[in-house]
Amino acid sequence: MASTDSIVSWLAVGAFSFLALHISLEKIQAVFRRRNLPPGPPRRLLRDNRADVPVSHFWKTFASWHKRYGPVVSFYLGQTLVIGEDSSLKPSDYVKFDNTIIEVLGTAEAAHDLLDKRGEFYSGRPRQIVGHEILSGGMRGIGMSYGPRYRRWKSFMQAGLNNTAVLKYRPLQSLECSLLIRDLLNSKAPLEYKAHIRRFVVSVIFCVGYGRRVKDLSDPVVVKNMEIGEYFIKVHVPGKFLVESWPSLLYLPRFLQWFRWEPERHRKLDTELYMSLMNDVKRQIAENTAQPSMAVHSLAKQEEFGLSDEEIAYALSAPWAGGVGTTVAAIEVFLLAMILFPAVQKKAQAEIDAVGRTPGFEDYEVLPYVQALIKEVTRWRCIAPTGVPHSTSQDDVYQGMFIPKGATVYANIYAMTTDPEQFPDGDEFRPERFLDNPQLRNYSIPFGFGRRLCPGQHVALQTLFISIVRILWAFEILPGVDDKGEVVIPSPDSFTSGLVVGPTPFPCRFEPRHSTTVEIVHNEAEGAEI
Ligand code: HEM
Repeated sequence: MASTDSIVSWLAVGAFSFLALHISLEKIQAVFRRRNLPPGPPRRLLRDNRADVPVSHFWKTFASWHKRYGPVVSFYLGQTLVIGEDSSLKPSDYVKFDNTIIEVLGTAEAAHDLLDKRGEFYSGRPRQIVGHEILSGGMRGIGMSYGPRYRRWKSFMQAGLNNTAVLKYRPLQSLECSLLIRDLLNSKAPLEYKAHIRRFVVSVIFCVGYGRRVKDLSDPVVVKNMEIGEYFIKVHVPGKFLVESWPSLLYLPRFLQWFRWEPERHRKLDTELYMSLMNDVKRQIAENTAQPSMAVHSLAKQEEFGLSDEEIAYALSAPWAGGVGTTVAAIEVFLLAMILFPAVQKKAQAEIDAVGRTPGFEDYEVLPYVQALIKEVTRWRCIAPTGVPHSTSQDDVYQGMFIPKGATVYANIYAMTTDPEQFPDGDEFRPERFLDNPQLRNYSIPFGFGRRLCPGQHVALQTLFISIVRILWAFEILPGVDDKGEVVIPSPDSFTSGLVVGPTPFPCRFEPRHSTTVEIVHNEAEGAEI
């Protein structure tokens, strides 16, 4: 009996030693591998690189690191994302420090090599406990880690937003655009155009999601969605919630998890809104009055997608979350560029005038300069300068550099779209660069990479095309005046900061180009009224 005991003890000691050796070997290996991390700003003793990363416009700092250290740089930061959504936040406001490694990819080549070609393990998202798991019940695709649930969500998005599916949204986009042009024509105040552009985009996005047009921004559904968006941004402020730094707080009894209380209240309201919007469409389908939309399509194929009612309701909110701020910002970049580069404006207008009537989607093929101009809008001042960060699900080695599992990976879209080798004189707004270079035919850098590539890019490009072509057809886009009546030439570099950025407000004037414009615009708007 004694000898059996000692055998068991020896076995236990053996197993323990083996485990300890194994763990420490892994640790030692990890330390050695980490020595091969991509280069980056030196890490201070026992501290991360937080102080090296400015709170706003940090992609410009990343770009300066690329010049110094190369196309892939790495640095240390807490687990919490630093995305500068709240520009009042100072580095000292962050509470987190746990050595998360951030990789930044500064060339399109590195991004294609890793995010596209090795997408199988570069397609996760950094963990967001409050914003994704608690507030969204894990149901917003943009925050999902890469796995079966994400793939189901993505097939759903692609089915409603692929390049053929989006063709059915064109008639509504065109009608909405007629109203936009009428509203711009009637604008009185120098900044009024901003609200008209937003209403137009919101209505298009609601048509895509639910087949429902929006007459004005005071529509309660719009107001509620805006509130949801504002709260979503609020909970993603780095360092706001201790649980992001100390996930073990999730082991507390649920009623003691104070950080859940407010987001869970919001989640209940969000779910109610999303479900009611989806149920409206169900009713319209039953009454045979539903317009083409992602909702109609998805409800018809619910089983095929394998999504519950609640999952569909949340998925249908994705176009709003991903599509409104981005598209509005891109149209405003277009206006800014037209004010600052009037020769480009004239050249595009000459091409459009050759159509001989109000231009529409059917003229796309005969407007190559306008097509190039739209690409240049998305390049000249990209509106998602760091995209949405990815994360890795396994260790990797790239050109001798070690990229560990769990690293957060930013594609520095700003650095890529201003890369002087690919885009000489990047500050010049020059659509010709896309006409002259066949290699840029499939240019899609501003929409991200790999398996997380923006699913809304086709609908965004359609919205940009119809609005840009009609604005150029109807108006001379001119700088506006300030309160004293003096002309304001806007700065090409004054932009907001955040995950999505846009020009800071600048006054803009819309002068009808032809004597007939006013009448045509009013007639077309009359036929497009809701
Ligand atoms: C000019 C307009 C737009 C730009 C520049 C843009 C850009 C981007 C970028 C850079 C990403 C991150 C991709 C990545 O992780 O690599 C993204 C993701 C996303 N976008 Fe867009 N976007 C635009 C418009 C839209 C529109 C109109 C919609 C919806 C109709 C949309 C829906 C989404 C969604 C749902 C995601 C998350 C995808 C995922 O996590 O897999 N976007 N977008």
